[in-house]
Amino acid sequence: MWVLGLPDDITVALFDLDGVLTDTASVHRIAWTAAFDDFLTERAGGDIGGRTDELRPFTDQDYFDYVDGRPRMDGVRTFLASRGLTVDEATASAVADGKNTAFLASLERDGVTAYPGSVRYLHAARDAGLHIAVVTSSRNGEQVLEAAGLSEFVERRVDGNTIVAEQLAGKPAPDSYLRGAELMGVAPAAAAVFEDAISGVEAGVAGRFGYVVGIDRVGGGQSDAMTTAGASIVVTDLDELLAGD
Ligand SMILES: O=P(O)(O)OC[C@H]1O[C@@H](O)[C@H](O)[C@@H](O)[C@@H]1O
Repeated sequence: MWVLGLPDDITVALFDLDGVLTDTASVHRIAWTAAFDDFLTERAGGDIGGRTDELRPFTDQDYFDYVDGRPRMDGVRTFLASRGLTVDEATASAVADGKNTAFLASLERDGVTAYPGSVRYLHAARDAGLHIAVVTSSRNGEQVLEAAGLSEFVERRVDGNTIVAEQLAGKPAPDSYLRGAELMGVAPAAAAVFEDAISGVEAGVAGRFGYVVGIDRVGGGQSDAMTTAGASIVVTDLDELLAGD
């Protein structure tokens, strides 16, 4: 028997936040694009026309491949390493700070919207007795949950601050999800992971979670990439999981 599109031995749902419950994945992507493009342009001496290949502008694909789902500083390091660029710690931190300033300005200006299908799924999950936690790499997780009006659903939260404080390895390592399962008092096999980032699907698979739901919000090759990464199922909205109930 399956409940809410999940095998019925699943008792805990571990949701990623940005792009799974709230429409903030694109807000992160746009803030990262501004911060990295500022860095790349400065590194090119302000000469946009004549810049060398490793200083070409940051693309959406760069975001999906090297930044999406990872803790802030891991995103900086992984992207710069992909271009073969080395920087000192102060420069890396300045890029990360620039991104966070742009992200917070956008939150302040536009607010946060929860996906209606995700809100329906949270209600259905709670009604069905499933226990709910959020596992996000973002240090702004609490603020985003509050702004979206979703805090009431969340029994435990592992976020970017937890990752720093407890020195957990970030996604694609499974550690943040394993910590979430531990806080909820279950083995990974009894928990489902819900992710929109390839790094997050990889984390769910690496942690041997009972079910890994990929949510493809971007199209293109994302769904295939999630399947290749080992997602149990890929949907475009959590609503689809309610269809059979
Ligand atoms: O910079 P923050 O808010 O701590 O977020 C870290 C990361 O959090 C993840 O949830 C996002 O997918 C990433 O894009 C983001 O970079």
